[in-house]
Amino acid sequence: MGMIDFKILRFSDPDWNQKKKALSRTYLSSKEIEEKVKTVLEEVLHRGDKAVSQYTEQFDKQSIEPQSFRITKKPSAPPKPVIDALRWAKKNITLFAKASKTKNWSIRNVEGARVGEIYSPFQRIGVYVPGGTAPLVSTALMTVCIAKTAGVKEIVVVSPPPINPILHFAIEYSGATELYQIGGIQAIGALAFGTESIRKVEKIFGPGNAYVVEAKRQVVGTVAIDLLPGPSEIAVLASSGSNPEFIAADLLAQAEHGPSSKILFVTPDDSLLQSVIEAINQQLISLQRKHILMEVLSHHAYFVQVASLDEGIELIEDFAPEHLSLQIPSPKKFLFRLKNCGAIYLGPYSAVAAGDFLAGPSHTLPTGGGAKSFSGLTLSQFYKRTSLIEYSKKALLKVSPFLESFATIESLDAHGASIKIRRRKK
Ligand SMILES: NC(=O)c1ccc[n+]([C@@H]2O[C@H](COP(=O)([O-])OP(=O)(O)OC[C@H]3O[C@@H](n4cnc5c(N)ncnc54)[C@H](O)[C@@H]3O)[C@@H](O)[C@H]2O)c1
Ligand SMILES: [Zn+2]
Repeated sequence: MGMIDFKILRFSDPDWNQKKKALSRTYLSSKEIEEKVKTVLEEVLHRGDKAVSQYTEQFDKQSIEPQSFRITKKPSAPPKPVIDALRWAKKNITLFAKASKTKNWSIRNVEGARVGEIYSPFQRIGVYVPGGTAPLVSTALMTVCIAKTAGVKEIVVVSPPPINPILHFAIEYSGATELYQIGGIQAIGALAFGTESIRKVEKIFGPGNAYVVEAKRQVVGTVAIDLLPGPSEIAVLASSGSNPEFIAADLLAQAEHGPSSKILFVTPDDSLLQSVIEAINQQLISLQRKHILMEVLSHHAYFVQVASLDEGIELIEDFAPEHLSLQIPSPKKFLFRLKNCGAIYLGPYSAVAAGDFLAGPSHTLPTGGGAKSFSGLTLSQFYKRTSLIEYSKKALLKVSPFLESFATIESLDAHGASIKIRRRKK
């Protein structure tokens, strides 16, 4: 193949510090997308179903009447090997979700009052399952199964039309209670504001392209959202002796998600860097999504030779990847320094694809540098938390001088009176 102009950066380059800085990322939406999203959301808010229908025609090239948004027909069962794979994934995802469950708790505070927290699942949530370039059955499992495990009653899934039959099956199999064949900005608008045919939800979950992610960002406040999971990406940090073919394969695997995916390879070993590039050229020949891979490899792929593993770790922390594959001896020793990664894969056999499809943790992860502030999707995000406070007379009396002092300082005499009235009660 050889026509790709790979971006190779080295610590020995004269403008190395500049180049290194360019790999440090900050999430910022584009003006153009921002304005388009705003217009579409306003239309959905004011014109409801009619606007959703119109934009589905415009962006998805599908003519669907509002009464047909909802899919009520039962999906037909896919072949047994597919069901077996879905079942395996569902088991792992559910196991992981259950293990991460936060329990209601309480303690006695200093004066002996009981304080604690209770968690209750959201009643009605929306899940966006992308559908643009591939039927992401794993995304259905990795969001909906967790909502189900949390005990969410109404799990509303939206996905762009036409919905692939196996995806349809996977969405139901995961536990969705309503399914609508709408996608993009208009689907996020419908979930956030509600329309004549779709009741609004309390929180929106799930990944999507740049339009979907920006739409989620703009509806925050009207609804809650999980995080901003955009185009998939990977960083691999490797030292001498690692398998270049495994590394090339993992880089290509995340690159094939879409033309905006990003890949980063970091190593102190120049000959490993060369062999990884060779292996990519080799493996590329037999892969199907060549146009996407070529786009990513030419524009969003960085091959970086660092002076040391330490420098490599700093660089990875600045990049804040969605997935990090650690191909170094004793990778666990380095974990305490890696805080900005959505998910970390340890050692040569932790193929990132295993985590994408079925390992257990949700593959819905922060991208575009978002991992500096956000974490991946977990069970806890399907709950609301309520704090509880319970005083006895004795406990209240103990702190009443302090309470009355606060009331005086903040000039809130009714607050003070509400304590005094209890203090005086015989
Ligand atoms: N980070 C994660 O955890 C994670 C997980 C799975 C998928 N993903 C990412 O999700 C993305 C899925 O993207 P996709 O495009 O395949 O599916 P998508 O469903 O997110 O986007 C398709 C929709 O976008 C809208 N759209 C397309 N072009 C538009 C335009 N020009 N103007 C307005 N709207 C437009 C259409 O309505 C269409 O239905 C990929 O980038 C993938 O990497 C991320
Ligand atoms: Zn992937």
